[in-house]
Amino acid sequence: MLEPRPAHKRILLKLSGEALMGDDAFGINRATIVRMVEEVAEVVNMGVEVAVVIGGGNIFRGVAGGSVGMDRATADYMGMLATVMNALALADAMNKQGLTARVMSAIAIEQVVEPYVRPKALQYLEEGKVVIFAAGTGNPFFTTDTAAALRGAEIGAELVLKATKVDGVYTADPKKDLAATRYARLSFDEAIAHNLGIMDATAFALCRDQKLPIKVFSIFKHGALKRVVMGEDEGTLVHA
Ligand SMILES: Nc1ncnc2c1ncn2[C@@H]1O[C@H](COP(=O)(O)OP(=O)(O)OP(=O)(O)O)[C@@H](O)[C@H]1O
Ligand SMILES: O=c1ccn([C@@H]2O[C@H](COP(=O)(O)O)[C@@H](O)[C@H]2O)c(=O)[nH]1
Repeated sequence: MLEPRPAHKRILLKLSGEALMGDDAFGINRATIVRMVEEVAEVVNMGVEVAVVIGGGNIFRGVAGGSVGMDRATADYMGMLATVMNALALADAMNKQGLTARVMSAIAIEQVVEPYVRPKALQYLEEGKVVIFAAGTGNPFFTTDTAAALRGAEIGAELVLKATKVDGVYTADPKKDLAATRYARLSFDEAIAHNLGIMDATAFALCRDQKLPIKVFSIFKHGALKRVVMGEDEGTLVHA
């Protein structure tokens, strides 16, 4: 009997920075990052080309710095540097798991990681390496969700996968509103019109314009990433 094949050849996986904390209050929980990497390895080993954007919420968010009186742009650069730390930890865990990972940064820190160069990223993906895009878009006032939409469009990903702490998009934040219900699917226009806080409107708008669908699912649910990649019913689809 023929093995079922993945529904997607190339994907952009947005991994939650905050989820990296696991049960800790801050930083990177080793067991959590190892578990995440095991899930990623499963789909890479199926032949899927995987690019990753990692968030920084487990370390620093610019909006938090801004709220206590810091210059917002400076705080955002700190947030971008936080994503570089996460990217390094993720690449290390991936390499230990037998994958070959390359970190590419949107801001120049060449002694630490190589700069983002699109043709090079495409080459790595074709070679079966995992490319981790660090430092978001490289610009303050954006988020790593927007970086995921941007890089996803640039590399010709078929789908952006937002792997986060909740299992899909809800009518309201399910952590604040227990009566919120989960969408199986919704359009970008609906997500923007209802101001759904799961992703920022810039990311939704970019994906809508590029006709790049997004799947939102839980990073904590074992096997969920593989099910999304296989085209099975999992999480919420946001579409054009
Ligand atoms: N309508 C909604 N549906 C689902 N989750 C929502 C909604 N509105 C707000 N949220 C919240 O959005 C959170 C996920 O987005 P957020 O950008 O905070 O995290 P992340 O992308 O997982 O983390 P990081 O920024 O660290 O990478 C969820 O944990 C949830 O509480
Ligand atoms: O393009 C970008 C991406 C991120 N930032 C800053 O980094 C932090 C962490 O990213 P999250 O998406 O919140 O995980 C973010 O709060 C911004 O401060 C940025 O400035 N530009």
